[in-house]
Amino acid sequence: MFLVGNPAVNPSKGTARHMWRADGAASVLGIGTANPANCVRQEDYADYYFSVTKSEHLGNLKAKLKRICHKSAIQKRYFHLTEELLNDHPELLDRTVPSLDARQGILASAVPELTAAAASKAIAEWGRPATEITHLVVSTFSGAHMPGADHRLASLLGLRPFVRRTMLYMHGCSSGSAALRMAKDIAENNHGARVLVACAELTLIMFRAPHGQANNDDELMVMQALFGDGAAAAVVGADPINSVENPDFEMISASQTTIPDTAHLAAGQFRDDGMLFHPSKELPSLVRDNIEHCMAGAFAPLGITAGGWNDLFWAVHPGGRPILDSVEAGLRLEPGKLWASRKVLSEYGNMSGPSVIFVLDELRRTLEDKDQDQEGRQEMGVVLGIGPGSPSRLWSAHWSQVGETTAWPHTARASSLRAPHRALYAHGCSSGSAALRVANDLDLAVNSHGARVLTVIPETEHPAAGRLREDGLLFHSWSAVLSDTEPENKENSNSPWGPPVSDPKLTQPRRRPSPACPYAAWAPAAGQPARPRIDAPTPFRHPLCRPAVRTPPPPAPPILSLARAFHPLLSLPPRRSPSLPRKPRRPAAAPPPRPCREHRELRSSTLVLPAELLSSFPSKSPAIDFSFPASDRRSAASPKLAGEPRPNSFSMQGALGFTYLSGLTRLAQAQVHRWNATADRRRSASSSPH
Ligand SMILES: CC(C)(COP(=O)(O)OP(=O)(O)OC[C@H]1O[C@@H](n2cnc3c(N)ncnc32)[C@H](O)[C@@H]1OP(=O)(O)O)[C@@H](O)C(=O)NCCC(=O)NCCSC(=O)/C=C/c1ccc(O)cc1
Repeated sequence: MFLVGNPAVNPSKGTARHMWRADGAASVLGIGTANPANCVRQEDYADYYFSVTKSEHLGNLKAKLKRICHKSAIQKRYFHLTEELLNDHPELLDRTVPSLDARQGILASAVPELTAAAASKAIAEWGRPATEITHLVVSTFSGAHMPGADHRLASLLGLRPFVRRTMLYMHGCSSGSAALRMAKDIAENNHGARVLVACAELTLIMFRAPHGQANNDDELMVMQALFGDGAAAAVVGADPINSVENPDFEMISASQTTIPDTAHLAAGQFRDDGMLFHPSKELPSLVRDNIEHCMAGAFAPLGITAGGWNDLFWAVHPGGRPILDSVEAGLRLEPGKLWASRKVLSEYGNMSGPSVIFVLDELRRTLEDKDQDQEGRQEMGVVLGIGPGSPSRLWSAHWSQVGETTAWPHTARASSLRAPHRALYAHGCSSGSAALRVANDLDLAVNSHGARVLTVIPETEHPAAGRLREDGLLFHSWSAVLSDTEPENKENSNSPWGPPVSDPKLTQPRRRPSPACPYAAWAPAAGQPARPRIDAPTPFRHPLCRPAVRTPPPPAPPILSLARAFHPLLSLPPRRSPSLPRKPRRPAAAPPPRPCREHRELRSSTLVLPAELLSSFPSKSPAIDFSFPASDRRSAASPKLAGEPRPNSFSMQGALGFTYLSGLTRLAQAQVHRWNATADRRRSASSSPH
């Protein structure tokens, strides 16, 4: 659900945002980690790998894997994959048949379950109930499902249905620090927010048997020797409650730096036999040659200059021994500065995103010990993620992320942000509203002076809608709901979302008549299953789709046009015709569509909420953004400043975006129904003659 306002008539935004922001910087309030049970010692790994892949005959390759394992500085690693699982899924080893489906099937439950194990530890340490988590940021490249691992995790942990979920996919080894960076922005921008960050990676997505030809298997041997399975979670929030919450690290500043023309150096891609990662031999030298420059740029606004690196503590992503050596050399760090990263690499291997949270977990124990000794305490430190560029095509192919830095002092506060990017996948039809919500939650325009947020939702960049399979995207039983057309029309379409809106088929009469109220189709009839099935093709119409026959276009504010251009399903006024003269301000409002009374809340709506309901909300509901109408602006903005009680009612205005593929939507919908019913009752009671 996302509310938009017209800045021409709702200029109170700045005051309201100021009220809703946290006072202090975000802190890490709890950390938890988890690994699968199957542990393999690195010295045994080559024997184990060639035995389970039935490749014992490849003696030279096995000798190479032994050499690489020996040089990896890894002692042991944990794996979800076991011999039994491989026996049950022989396709995982057979390179002649696709295996993505099998991998996806296992990961659909394994990833959220391992993540839940880590997250429940983080929540227990945080000390407050899971229901008080307001935001969830989950990051993984181990599988791509819709709903994603975040949805299942929320259910496993018993989070509230209104928790704001965001999935980060394909951030590779920098995903842990990227998720923390996002959590910091959310926590600082939303008063009282408590963000659960959860990352998990299982090497099952990239495990495969050797080809048998040494040249083809070089990269495979490095992957097999390097990566391990793990999950890590952290609770992040600002303004900790003294008696309950115990912050470990305060997050001062977050930034991201990309090195141009390096997209090929740490690239990964989904294939029909799982994820393939290309670890370039140039990566260590790239890190060594660029790390100081990246750090200097990120830390200059904080007054930390090159040469002071040894005064900081370091949590560097343990990407591999040469990577850590390169960071050490590039920054001229004293030996031992990266001990925590080296320890995590040794104990677990490279777990990609979760690794950096494991490193923080190690570091904080030592910092606590040193605090007790009152010796050698370093006030400020750096979390450094090193990872691949964003998936090509979503962002310019010429840019690759190499550094992701976060500073973690215990005291000072500052803010800097440099061109960070986030890739959200598998949010399905709600991706437009999700991306806009993220931009709103992060409110970079407020958090970072001069920042401008680019929200990009290109349809063709969705690798996962329903589930990413060997044969492409699979919409599950939701297809009928998602499409504005009959299912068979979709088959002729090049786009996973069905034919474009301009398709002449859409202007022709539908084969079956729509119900009188187009929104009625969405509400399940009595005795019907809640989710319509594709094999029972009721003529569903996406409630937020614009009608096929368009009304004459009224002018729309630029922000709406922009949002609408990015998300064709967003219910916004139709596009301005280029032939119409542009009016400078206060465009005439488009007449809203008239859904029947029962379903009116499914469209843009203004709901007046009674004071009793409002008093049961947190100061900012995780489900709803309130925008104040101009008439209420003063009364809404002033009470907090004056210490007076909240106003009696808010108006919610704007388009409602629904997370169709989440069962939670129905709960949200039911809640809106209840609010409406209560409001109706109250209105009719107050208007009835005494
Ligand atoms: C343990 C290694 C593999 C070897 O140690 P070394 O000190 O370099 O030793 P050598 O130079 O003697 O190399 C040993 C052998 O390994 C081979 N090798 C050495 N790097 C290579 C090489 N990148 N290729 C292919 N053969 C090689 C090398 O050719 C040599 O082969 P041989 O002469 O036959 O023994 C070491 O190089 C190492 O840890 N490398 C991995 C570093 C690395 O790229 N880490 C990833 C960091 S970034 C990250 O984590 C991103 C994750 C990600 C995840 C998912 C995604 O989708 C996207 C991204």
